[in-house]
Amino acid sequence: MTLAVLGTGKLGGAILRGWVRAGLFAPSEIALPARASGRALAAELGARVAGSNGETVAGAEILLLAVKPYQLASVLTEVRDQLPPECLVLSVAAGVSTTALEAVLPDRQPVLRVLPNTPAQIGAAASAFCRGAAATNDHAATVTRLFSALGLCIEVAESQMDAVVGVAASGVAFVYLFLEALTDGGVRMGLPRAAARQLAAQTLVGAGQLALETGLHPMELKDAVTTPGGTTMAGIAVLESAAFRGIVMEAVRAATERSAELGRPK
Ligand SMILES: NC(=O)C1=CN([C@@H]2O[C@H](COP(=O)(O)OP(=O)(O)OC[C@H]3O[C@@H](n4cnc5c(N)ncnc54)[C@H](O)[C@@H]3O)[C@@H](O)[C@H]2O)C=CC1
Ligand SMILES: O=C(O)[C@@H]1CCC=N1
Repeated sequence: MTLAVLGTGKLGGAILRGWVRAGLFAPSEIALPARASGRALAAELGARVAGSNGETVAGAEILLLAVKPYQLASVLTEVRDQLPPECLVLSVAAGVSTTALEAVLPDRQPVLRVLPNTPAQIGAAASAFCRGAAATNDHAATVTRLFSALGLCIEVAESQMDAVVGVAASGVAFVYLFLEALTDGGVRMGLPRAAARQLAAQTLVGAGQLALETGLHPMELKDAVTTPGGTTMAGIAVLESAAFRGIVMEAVRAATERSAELGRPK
């Protein structure tokens, strides 16, 4: 499959590195635009620098759009005449609906939205996608195959995509704040920084993996480490006195609402 990528920044780069690493696209099948970030990624991966955005999408079977939400309409307008009618358009922009994308594309262009997160580059993303009006089951199967190679990939209703941003796409940054805090807590209590960081990161990975693999409710997993009168409950009482869960839920709400805002016309 030939792939064109417009938007070769943090997320576009993470996805592309993940796909090349998983062997889904040979570097020779990937066309990137001749802008600084495109050239740098092409040099790193051995991909082709195509030239203008229009030249980049010409002949593509899949177009990955990873520019900022406010840039999407103008980039699509710029390339719509060179875009092959069968090309599957995948947008990862937060907030921008399939209807808004379809409005600037030729009729019946297959469009899907996907929201991955940056662990895509090591095959550990949490992604969700939804379909536009002309997307078929085959298109959905292609997206599932591409993004399952980068980690977990599920389909959701388009109305739920902003919440996916809150939980997973932005959520990954919330987890990094927690990781930093857990690490600093360890350093504060006398652990060397490198040891504290390794222990904290593996604790997050292990906790998530255990929840996924057992399917147990987080409270059951929490109860299994909570000895009556013990250490864990001493710490949980501190977190709860600062409404830890409430504040995390508010962060998810803020990110979800911001995603919806980004998609609204100015
Ligand atoms: N960073 C993340 O973790 C996530 C980002 N997203 C979405 O992914 C998209 C990209 O976000 P980031 O990678 O963080 O941004 P970024 O700023 O790192 O990348 C944007 C890229 O677009 C390129 N670009 C700008 N104007 C262009 C044009 N006219 N033609 C071609 N390329 C152009 C820039 O050179 C840059 O490389 C956004 O729409 C964001 O909502 C979605 C989920 C997670
Ligand atoms: O912060 C942002 O707007 C982008 C979208 C989701 C993650 N990063």
